[in-house]
Amino acid sequence: MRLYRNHLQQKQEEKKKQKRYSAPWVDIDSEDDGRPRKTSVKINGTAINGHHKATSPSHNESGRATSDAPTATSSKHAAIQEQRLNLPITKGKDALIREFRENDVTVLLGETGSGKTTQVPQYLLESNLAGNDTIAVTQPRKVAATSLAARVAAEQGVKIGTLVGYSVRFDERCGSDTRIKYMTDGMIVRELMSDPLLSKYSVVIVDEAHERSLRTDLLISNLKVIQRQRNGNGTGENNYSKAKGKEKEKATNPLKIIIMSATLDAEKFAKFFSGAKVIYVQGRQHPVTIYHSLQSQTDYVDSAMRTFFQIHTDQPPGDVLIFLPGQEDIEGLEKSVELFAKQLPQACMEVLICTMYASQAPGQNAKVFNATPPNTRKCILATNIAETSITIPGVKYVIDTGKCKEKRYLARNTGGGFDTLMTRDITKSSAMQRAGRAGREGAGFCFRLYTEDAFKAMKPSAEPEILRCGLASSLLQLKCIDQDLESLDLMDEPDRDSLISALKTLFLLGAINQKKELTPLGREMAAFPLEPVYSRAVVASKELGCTSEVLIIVSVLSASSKLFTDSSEHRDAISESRRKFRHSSGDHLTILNVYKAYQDITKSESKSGRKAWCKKHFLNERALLEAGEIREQLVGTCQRAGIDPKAEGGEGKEEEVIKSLAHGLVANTAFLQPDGSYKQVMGQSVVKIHPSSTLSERKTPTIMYDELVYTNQIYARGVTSINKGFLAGLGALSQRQA
Ligand SMILES: Nc1ncnc2c1ncn2[C@@H]1O[C@H](COP(=O)(O)OP(=O)(O)OP(=O)(O)O)[C@@H](O)[C@H]1O
Repeated sequence: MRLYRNHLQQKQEEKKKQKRYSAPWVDIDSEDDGRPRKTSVKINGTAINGHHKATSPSHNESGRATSDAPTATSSKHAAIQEQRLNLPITKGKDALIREFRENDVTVLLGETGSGKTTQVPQYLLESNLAGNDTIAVTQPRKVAATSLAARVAAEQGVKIGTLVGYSVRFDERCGSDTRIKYMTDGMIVRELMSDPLLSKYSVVIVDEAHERSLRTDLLISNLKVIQRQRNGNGTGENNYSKAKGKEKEKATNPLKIIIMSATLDAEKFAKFFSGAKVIYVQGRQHPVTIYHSLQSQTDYVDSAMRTFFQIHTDQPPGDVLIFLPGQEDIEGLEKSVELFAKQLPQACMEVLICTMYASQAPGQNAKVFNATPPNTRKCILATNIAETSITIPGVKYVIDTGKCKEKRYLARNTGGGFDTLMTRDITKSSAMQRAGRAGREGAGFCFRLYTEDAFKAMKPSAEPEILRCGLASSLLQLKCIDQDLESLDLMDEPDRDSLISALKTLFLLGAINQKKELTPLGREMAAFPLEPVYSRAVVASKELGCTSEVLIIVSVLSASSKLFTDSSEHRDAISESRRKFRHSSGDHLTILNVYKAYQDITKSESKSGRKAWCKKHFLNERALLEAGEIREQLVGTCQRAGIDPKAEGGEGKEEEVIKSLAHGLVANTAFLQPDGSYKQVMGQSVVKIHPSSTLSERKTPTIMYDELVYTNQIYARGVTSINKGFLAGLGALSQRQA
């Protein structure tokens, strides 16, 4: 018995007998004949036909040395160049360069896959529009920044980290000769602290601006002011009037800003930049045929599985990319696909499952870019981290569940406030971006597990992050460059409650004073690429002489994957194996014990031995490896900040480590109530200790925690027992009364 309906076959039959049957999928794109569409570049409503004869990028127009290019052009390199020449944007290259030359700010809209992200920086370089400076291309996500840098380096025929590089949190591959730098928006905002005029960049390209991440909004706001300052057409006072002397002299080179996306509200951006030029790149290299389901699908995971196997058994080779809201759904679907794939007839191709989500180690996410083995179909299960910018070679089919997880900050009545992560329907913009991941190397197909009416009813785009996320970390960074969220010229003003909550957190940490001014402690904290609560802990560990231990703990907590693996099937075994690492005070020192045990193992065991040890103890080795790398970086920051990273409390000094952490987590504390629940010291919420905590079965009078998570109720995660007297000394109790 078939487990799934043959949608594609039914659709073809329906085409033949149009009025007699209703197709399960509705085709909204009539160009499903596999022929490429015509291309033209439309500038302010006028279509400009491409007369450009593209040249090989290794021979640049500026005559700059291209010693990085390979001496003998390999066939792979030639194929890449051929591919470049066929991109829709190529025909408009000359027109685009002209527009970039003439305009300080350009808003560039072009269909997904038209070539914006990979080609525009190269055009700027080749036409010498960047002078001797660097071109920054910002991305909202790490995986996009690293994979795009790799692609463009390959197109230029150079090694990554030379002419083309990237910079993401805890990882950088750039050199003094880097001219095209793909970076996360967070990294460039951080650079404002050391270089308020971003003087080493002559062009900043803000890509995927439609996502309106908090950092993108902060960057855009800053770019507007910086440009006025650098291009000399500004009037009146601005935040950069304080950039004096050498800094100002250094930054005499003018700045060009390019805002790019396939799906943004161009008018809003153009208006923000006082009438910036808007350019449309029309055309898509390959068509994507879109199908909507006829009925709404309540169980989207099951529907995704059925659609996958339908494609797998009926359709020509080509990898499948499935968009799901989060890690849990990904793991659930992974198991189902694995199970059913085993039952397929032998004649079927193999199924290779790859997963992609933010909390998975970068190396693991990068595996999706590996070539698909022969006679195999890759089934890629991803969250929206694969939604924009990236090209996953081999993907021909996209399955879109129409769901995503959205972070939302609850500031009201919650003391320090907390982030919630809820599953919700995606927006039209996301749906279009998701479909755009197919059809990048050839004709593609997108199966939407929602009806056409549901698509039409979707909101055009997501609410900007500045209106729904915690602001403490960004606010601290802004304070370091004499800026404030309240006085910045922003595209959208942040929510008042979130702003107050962020100010309260920073005040409590000692990062700002009562006049909301940055304190020396705040400046010290901002040097660390960490959440303020953890940078405060590191700074506190200096006095308490236990920086080594604190660095380990905050590194593990800052890693993108979880240290402890969880599985309801093996709950007893997990609990048993973790017993030996458990520290009576709670989760933070338990983490330290695990890390130290792993360090001991690495001295005696081979790679496979270490892997087996982690498996036996239900630990995620990727998290430990990543934490090791983060720790290395933090050691460097400590040395620059005059903090001895090796200072070790050692045995009997565990209390000092807890105290250091409590300096940071002071707002994340709660008292035991008679009914066994906990009441926040700084807010009104009643919370429970998360079942994964080592303290879940013990009632301790006062706790501090890393975060609150909201599922069916509010849980405190990453919990440690803390002395109430010490808490009072930190001022948390007086704050409660204030
Ligand atoms: N890593 C890669 N491997 C193979 N082809 C690639 C790769 N990266 C890009 N390409 C090719 O270059 C084309 C253009 O990619 P690019 O990212 O520049 O488009 P874009 O217009 O920025 O798309 P989007 O709006 O989706 O980010 C892709 O459609 C694909 O054909």
